[in-house]
Amino acid sequence: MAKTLYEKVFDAHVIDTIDGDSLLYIDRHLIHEVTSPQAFAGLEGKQRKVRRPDRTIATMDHSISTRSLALDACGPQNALQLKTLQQNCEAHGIRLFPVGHQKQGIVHVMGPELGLIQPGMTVVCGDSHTATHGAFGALAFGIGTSQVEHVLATQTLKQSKAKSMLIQVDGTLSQGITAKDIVLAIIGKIGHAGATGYVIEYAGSAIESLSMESRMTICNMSIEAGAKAGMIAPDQVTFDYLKGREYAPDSDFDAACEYWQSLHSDSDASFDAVINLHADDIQPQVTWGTNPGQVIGVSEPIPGPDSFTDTVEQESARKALSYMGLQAGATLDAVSVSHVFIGSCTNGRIEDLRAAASIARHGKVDNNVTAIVVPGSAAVKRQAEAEGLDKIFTESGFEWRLPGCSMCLGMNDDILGAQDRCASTSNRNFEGRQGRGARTHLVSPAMAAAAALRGRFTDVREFGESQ
Ligand SMILES: CC(C)[C@H](C(=O)O)[C@@H](O)C(=O)O
Ligand code: SF4
Repeated sequence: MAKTLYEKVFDAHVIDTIDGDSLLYIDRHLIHEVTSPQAFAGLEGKQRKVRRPDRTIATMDHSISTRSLALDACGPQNALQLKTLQQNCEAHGIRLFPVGHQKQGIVHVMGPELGLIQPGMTVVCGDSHTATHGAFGALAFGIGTSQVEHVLATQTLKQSKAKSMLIQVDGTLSQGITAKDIVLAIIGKIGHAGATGYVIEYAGSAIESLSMESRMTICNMSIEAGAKAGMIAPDQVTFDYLKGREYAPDSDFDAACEYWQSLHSDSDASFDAVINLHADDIQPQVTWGTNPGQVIGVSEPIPGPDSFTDTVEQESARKALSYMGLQAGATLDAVSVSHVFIGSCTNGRIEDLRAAASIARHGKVDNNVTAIVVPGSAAVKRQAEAEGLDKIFTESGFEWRLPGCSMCLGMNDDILGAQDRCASTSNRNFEGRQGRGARTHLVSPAMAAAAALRGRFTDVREFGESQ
């Protein structure tokens, strides 16, 4: 029977059926300090061990400072969380990349760059943006803390099969348009709950043309459309990325590639839903509201509640405009920003920093803007410094920070004040996400850098071909 990529990976991991659900074997379990403490406490309460410490990898990312390597730099609460992770990893023989370690990073940046994520794997983490890893043709999704405990104890997880959605993006991206713009345009089209109950497969010539970093940006935001996971079939781009990475297959790489090549949806496989987009039509995207589906092209007018037919959407637009302090009908290029955040598991990779630096080198950060660049991992930071990107940023007036989640959600001290307005390369623009009363606009790294220089939203294409 014809199968989708999702079905192939799912079916290959079923080890039992329980009450109509499947028990899946989990190949990789990533953990961080926020969602693991109760899971370990649960294990200890039941006197259970971690079944496969060798398949479990930990990093510190959410609660850490981006200015200091000290674990207590962001207060005793954060320090306790971080030390608890350290103790749990020591007690159970789990590899941990702590603050200051050369392999530390945001869990969804560090995992792929070490080659820990490979096509056909099942990958879980107590974190909703685990969908990122689907860029490798892995089935990767976020789980809750009780499920983290279950995976730690058994290396398995009970799952029912989701519906499948094919999102086909064909054509060629215009200059200056990035993966972030594609995924925001997708969410704009289907809505922030448009893929609820589905696993998305992204396909089409525009997706195939993307680097692994860009594919990760797309899959990362699947959850922002409500999807359980997002996947992209592995191809030569994937194999080239993996070759030579620390945890990738070594002498058996060719044999692995042979299997990986079978991981694509069969041509006659059927999907429960199919969505088509044309890459050529995609403009630089900026969110205007308080969910990622409330997004427009930078030169489009901000919609008013009346432009929606659905009454729930009308009300949501009304609330969003009020929270965001915006007028329907205005264009975002008239809106000034106070802050710019470049980083996160969506856009904190080397390619993102290169794109932002290519704009930053055109001038200075506006006097009314505070702009920070937070590499997604220690490896990204090293690479950026080797390329001199840090110098470009600091000379332009950006702050160059230590790797971590940072202002994406402000679990450390990188928090915005009420009514601060931030052009952010992260993935969530909910009320209060970056600080109580703060206003978040999601954009690509180049668009964020352009906003930093001009002090307001600007079409990045104004910077011309030189970027
Ligand atoms: C802290 C963690 C549980 C959370 C998530 O699951 O996504 C965080 O990473 C986020 O982005 O909001
Ligand atoms: S960078 Fe943001 S979205 Fe990603 S894991 Fe950290 S807090 Fe979550």
